[in-house]
Formats: sequence, structure tokens, C-alpha cells
Amino acid sequence: MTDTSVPAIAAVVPAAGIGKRMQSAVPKQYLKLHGKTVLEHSVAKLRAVSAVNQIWLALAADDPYFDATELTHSDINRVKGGAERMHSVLNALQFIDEHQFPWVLVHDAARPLVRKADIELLITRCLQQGEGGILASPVRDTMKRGACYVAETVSREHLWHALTPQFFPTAMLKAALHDAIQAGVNVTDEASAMEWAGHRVMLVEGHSDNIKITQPADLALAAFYLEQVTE
Ligand SMILES: Nc1ccn([C@@H]2O[C@H](COP(=O)(O)OP(=O)(O)OP(=O)(O)O)[C@@H](O)[C@H]2O)c(=O)n1
Ligand SMILES: C[C@](O)(CO)[C@H](O)COP(=O)(O)O
Repeated sequence: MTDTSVPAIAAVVPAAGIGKRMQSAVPKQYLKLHGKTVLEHSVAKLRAVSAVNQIWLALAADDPYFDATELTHSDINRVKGGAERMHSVLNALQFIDEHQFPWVLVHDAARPLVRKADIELLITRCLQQGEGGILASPVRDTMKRGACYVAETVSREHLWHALTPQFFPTAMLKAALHDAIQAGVNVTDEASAMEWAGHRVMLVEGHSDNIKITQPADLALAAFYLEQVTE
């Protein structure tokens, strides 16, 4: 991205999870994909975006794996993660100076396949509009709600998978996340806190291969995608 009018951007990478659903010996962000950890892939994607000037990693307080990565050098800031993803993100936001970094990008460590072009599209669209937004991919399947039997078919019209990064004005996100957590809202992404606070959230279509590594089968899928995607 060469547009000098783009403000300096800080990035937050929530990477303090234990990856229960992955059922792996190590937390999924430290599993290897083509020789590098999932976390290293995800951070590399953020580093490839020239407007990203500062990166904050939220890591588990007892994380014994990070020091073995290639990420230990100076330009990576580390902060203690929290009990849930929303706490980890808020912990990191507290260290970001909103005057120096008026906008912040939040990207899951578990999403190593995000494309640089998609990140730049999100940033461009949000800065043009002056409003925060998220990468998202339209739902393609017929959607059902139910436990053992179908209770209802949910219209897939205007239905999206929320992805990351999610990109918001720093001060606005800090306040919304803090207040939503205080109010006991179940915040599973930054957008839900912003929506709760009454802000509009733009949907920016991104590639559906920007998967979140969550269950065991996702690692092989990610490895396959990694061979296909160049950017
Ligand atoms: N307390 C937490 C929980 C999650 N995350 C991060 O948030 C991202 C998305 O969360 P998820 O996929 O749910 O990761 P885990 O919580 O590790 O997975 P699980 O729910 O299977 O334990 C991951 O990069 C994870 O490391 C975090 O920073 N702090
Ligand atoms: C932020 C996110 O990746 C958007 O889809 C998702 O909400 C993370 O959920 P998780 O349960 O913390 O994996």
C-alpha cells in the first residue's frame, strides 16, 4: 500500500488461547504450517501491510512456546492475554496510544491465510468511509438452526461469516469493548461490541479461504490453501 494518506495503524493479534477444539498437544497458534507456526504466518501477513506500524501480541501469561518462534525481535510488543478473546484484545488495546494510532486492526492468530490484498481492501474501504468494518464472506450453504432436528431454516440472504481482521477507530473500539464487557455482553468479535455500542460496522467481502484454524481437520486444509494462495 503506497498511499501516504493512510494513518499509522496498530495491530492486535489475540494469541492467548489454548485451542481446546483443536485437540492438539500445543496451542494451535504454535502448530506448524509449511515449517512456520500458525502465529508466524499470521503476523507475517500483518507485517506485509506497510501501514501497519505496530503489532501487539496477546499471549498467555505462561506461554512457553513464543520464545522458540522467529517473533522474539524488538518490533513485536507482547501483552498478557485474558480469560477470553475479548479480554485479550482489550488488554492489548490499553497499551495503544489512540493519538499515535487512531485506527487499530485486530486479527486472530488462528487465521494465517488472510490475504494482504484483503487486509488492504478493508483498510482502504474503512478509511474512505470513515467507519470501522470487518472482512466477511457470504454464506453459501442453506443454513439450519436446531440441536438434533432442524428447528428452522435461516435465510442466507445477507448472511455472512465474520472473519478477521476487523478494523476500527482505536478510541471507539476501546470504549465499546470495555463497556460491553462490563455489561456482560458475550463479545466474540470486535464488531459485536461496536454494534452493541450503536456503531455501524461495514462488511467488506474477503476470501473464504481466510479460515480460522479451529478443529483438527483445519490444519491440513490450511496447508492445502497455503500451497494455492500466492499473496
Ligand atoms: N483467552 C483467549 C482466547 C482466544 N484467544 C485467541 O483468539 C483467537 C480466536 O479464538 P479461538 O479460535 O476460539 O481460539 P481458542 O480459544 O484457542 O480455541 P478454543 O475455543 O478451541 O479453545 C485465537 O487466535 C486465540 O489464540 C485469545 O487471545 N485469548
Ligand atoms: C473473531 C472471529 O474469528 C470472527 O469470526 C470469531 O468470533 C472468533 O471466535 P472464537 O470462538 O474466539 O474462535
